[in-house]
Amino acid sequence: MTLNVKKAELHCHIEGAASPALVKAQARKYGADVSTFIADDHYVWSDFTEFLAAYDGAAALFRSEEDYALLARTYLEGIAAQNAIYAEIFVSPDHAAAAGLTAEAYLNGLGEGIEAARSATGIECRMIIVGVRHLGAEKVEAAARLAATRPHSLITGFGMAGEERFGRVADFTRAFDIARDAGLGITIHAGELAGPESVRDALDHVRPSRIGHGVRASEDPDLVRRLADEGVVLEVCPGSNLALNVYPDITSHPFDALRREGVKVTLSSDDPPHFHSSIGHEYQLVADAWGYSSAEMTGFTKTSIEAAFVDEPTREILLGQLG
Ligand SMILES: Nc1ncnc2[nH]cnc12
Ligand SMILES: [Zn+2]
Repeated sequence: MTLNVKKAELHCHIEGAASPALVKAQARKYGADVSTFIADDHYVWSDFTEFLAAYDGAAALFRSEEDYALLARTYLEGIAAQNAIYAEIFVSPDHAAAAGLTAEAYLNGLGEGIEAARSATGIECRMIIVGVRHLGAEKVEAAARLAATRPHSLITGFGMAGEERFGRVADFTRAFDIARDAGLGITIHAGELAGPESVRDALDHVRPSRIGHGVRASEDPDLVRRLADEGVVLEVCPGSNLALNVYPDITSHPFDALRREGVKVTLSSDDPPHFHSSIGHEYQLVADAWGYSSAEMTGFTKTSIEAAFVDEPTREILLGQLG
């Protein structure tokens, strides 16, 4: 049982954390129809493109500061009950804008939810602004410029999500330069659906300290060695990878092989209700597959906290909670 293991996740898209029940409640509030992407109490999609459409459909139903406060609070209190002590959420001002919400209202709402969850449970959370790759380099650069102004005190990182097979990483270098120059932590989705060349491009053009997923780097031994040598941390989301059919089952998943090669691996849920994942589920999944001890499981949490985009005093407090 891994319930007692203290946990942390570095990779969860806040719009992707909205449960079908919550989205249905939002749909009732705004008189909207969700039948194209929710049936009964589950999301309906059959490939990555349809998943992104379901994600966008859910996001469109969060339209006010209070909607986002409720979403952040619900997600964080849920994972605190699984013994999570820290989380980073990907926040997407482009999704807020598409729902008619200013970046200020969006981030303030999320910030209120984060503070409420912290008061109720003690969980710490920081926000990573993401640009959406398939919206193009100009939009991603605009997201980076916004992030660089530090529009909220809990914004500590910048990243890029969306369709990895769109464009070339080199097209987005300037966005990441802007964010890095502003002192933000850098992460990028790569090696989720696209192969090792996508991870290599990300390392060469973006110089991230962390990579979202990165699991397909496992197909290239030289690249695995490079990740280990450079200490790049992978935000591994095994349940997401299984749901999207990147691997047929957990025993085929490279999490343990990467760990044995010396790559720093961490565990996250990605978009929990879409992938039937959660931080608690991910810890249990890998523990069942590879028989890790509690100390090894706590080691994954330690790696997450060491790689977190958080101030040093808070990092020390979090590390102290691991005992
Ligand atoms: N798993 C994922 N990959 C890329 N972009 C995303 N946006 C939300 N979830 C995502
Ligand atoms: Zn992701």
